Amino acid sequence: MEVLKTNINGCFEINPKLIYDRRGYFYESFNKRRFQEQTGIHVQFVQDNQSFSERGVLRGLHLQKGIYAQAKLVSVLKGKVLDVALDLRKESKTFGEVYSTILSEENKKQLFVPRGCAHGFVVLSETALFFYKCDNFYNKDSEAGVIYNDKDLAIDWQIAESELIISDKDMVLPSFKEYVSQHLEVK
Ligand SMILES: Cc1cn([C@H]2C[C@H](O)[C@@H](COP(=O)(O)OP(=O)(O)O[C@H]3O[C@H](C)C(=O)[C@H](O)[C@H]3O)O2)c(=O)[nH]c1=O
Repeated sequence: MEVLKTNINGCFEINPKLIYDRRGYFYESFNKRRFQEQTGIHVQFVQDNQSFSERGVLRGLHLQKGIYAQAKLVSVLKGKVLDVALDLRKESKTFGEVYSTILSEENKKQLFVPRGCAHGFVVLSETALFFYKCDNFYNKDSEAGVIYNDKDLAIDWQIAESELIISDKDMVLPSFKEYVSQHLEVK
């Protein structure tokens, strides 16, 4: 597999190696030893998630905080999404950096999102089946996030605002600045 660094420390794009034969193809979608060799990260995934969404559905930007912080290895089994990571680690040299990339059934690309980063995606195909591995369990009380259309981040979601389908919960997420003052500044 090919591992590419991004502008966010510890966030990697992964291009798995497909093995073709006359029947089709095979690839190891995750190999702990190879992942650690090529990223230097020892990860212990404990939960797999899948979500199915129609075009225009935007989920995020979410993270879990504190002891329930999650690193994620995200991928698309069917369809195409624009996937986004945001570094919310106050001590990180890449704090506030945004990385976005297309994940699709065709490109098989994966994104490793480290703990402390918010994550989200918008569906660009008719539908998308999203699959991701997490290294910590879901903990509803630890959930937090930043609103998708934060003015300072100015993320280009590559889709018309009129097409977006967003949960009520995500529509009231704080701005980046509000997140910082609510969660990262010493009171
Ligand atoms: C995340 C999660 C949710 N749920 C339940 C809670 C709700 O009853 C239902 C939908 O949850 P939610 O609206 O938070 O789902 P998403 O909007 O897809 O959330 C995810 O969206 C972005 C893209 C992420 O990276 C996170 O993993 C996650 O926050 O599933 C669970 O039972 N376990 C879980 O791990």
